[in-house]
Amino acid sequence: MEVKARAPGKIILAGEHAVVHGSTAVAAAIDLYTYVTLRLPRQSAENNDRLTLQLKDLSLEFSWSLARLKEAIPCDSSTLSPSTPTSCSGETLKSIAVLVEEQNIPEAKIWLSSGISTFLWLYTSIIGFSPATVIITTELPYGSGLGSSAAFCVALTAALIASSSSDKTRSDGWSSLGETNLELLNKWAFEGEKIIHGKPSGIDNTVSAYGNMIKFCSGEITRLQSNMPLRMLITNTKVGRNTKALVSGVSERTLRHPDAMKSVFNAVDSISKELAATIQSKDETSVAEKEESIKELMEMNQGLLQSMAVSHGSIDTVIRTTAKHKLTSKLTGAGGGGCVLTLLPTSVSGTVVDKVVEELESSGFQCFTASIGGNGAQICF
Ligand SMILES: Nc1ncnc2c1ncn2[C@@H]1O[C@H](COP(=O)(O)OP(=O)(O)O)[C@@H](O)[C@H]1O
Ligand SMILES: C[C@@](O)(CCOP(=O)(O)O)CC(=O)O
Ligand SMILES: [Mg+2]
Repeated sequence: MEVKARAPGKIILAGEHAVVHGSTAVAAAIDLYTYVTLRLPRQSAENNDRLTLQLKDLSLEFSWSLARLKEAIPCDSSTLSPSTPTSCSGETLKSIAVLVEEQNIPEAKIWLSSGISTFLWLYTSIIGFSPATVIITTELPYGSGLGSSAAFCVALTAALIASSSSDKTRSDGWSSLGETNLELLNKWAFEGEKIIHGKPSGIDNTVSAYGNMIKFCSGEITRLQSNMPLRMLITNTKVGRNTKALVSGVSERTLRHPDAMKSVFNAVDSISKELAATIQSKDETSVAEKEESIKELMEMNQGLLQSMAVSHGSIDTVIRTTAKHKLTSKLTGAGGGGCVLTLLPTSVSGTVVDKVVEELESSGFQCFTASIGGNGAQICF
């Protein structure tokens, strides 16, 4: 039996980091996906006593015997409950870390460890100790603010849930999951994100699972209907960073300066709410005026992200380069490098965009555009 699943990455238009502390944020799915193929062998097949994970883009393969997994991961089959997502305890995470270490991940790819731990946790929690080969490919850059961690958790969980569903009607193309399964999938993916992010807000897994554009605050989701064209240039600074470390840096600053940071988070909350209202507004305001307003909100949000100490010299370079052409940019995701968004107003000419891209790419950055607000998680049998 084979099932495929895919889940999109995202951009955060406003509110990253502050959303971890209860502020509102606005995010949208983008048309870059992580794909998971789950192959369950027949009982009689060879190799039906192993769990294998192939990361195709990186040409890496990890494999565990089921006996080794059962021995290391504390699990009582009577407590296996795929329909009630639970957190991975510190003790279980330690046992899983040993299983990951045994795979001797190349030093240059050691950042994958948390992803592989998450894989083992989600797999064994949702379908137990069954043999399988899981093949993963992605169109998203790893660790650059476009939510590769959430897309990975969502796509993997979608494939695992679909494989245990009773309805496996063969379909020609991608199909969405039903509401109940989406909710379950989102909860499991959040548990996975906890292993990678430490303290996630849940916005990344939610937008990856449901797609579209959403306003998100403390787990509450509002689907946004955009009433204006919204085009963003995405620039990957290629400066590597780790979301978990950046999120914990902001928490530490909050502990040191609780009152000041509360004001910062409140300001971000207002910015995200105003941004959501502007995007949705059906009043007489012209597109140019709305774009001007979004520009200012992005500028203010970037300033507040600076005050959380999550910007970076490479991000400043992108901001300065685009500002020369009267374009506004802000970091997206955890910052510290990673990706930057530049608003492309409808009035901006193709020649200006080409010039900006050329200048950014000559600084060693990589630019691309993506379609915003599309599909969430989908499966295919
Ligand atoms: N396709 C994948 N396969 C395995 N692990 C992945 C994959 N995508 C993401 N990850 C995990 O997520 C981490 C990156 O997540 P994070 O630091 O949150 O950045 P982002 O979510 O912005 O890409 C990687 O270091 C890896 O552990
Ligand atoms: C910084 C944060 O707001 C977004 C992180 O996104 P990413 O992992 O950098 O794509 C963290 C979170 O909301 O969990
Ligand atoms: Mg992430």
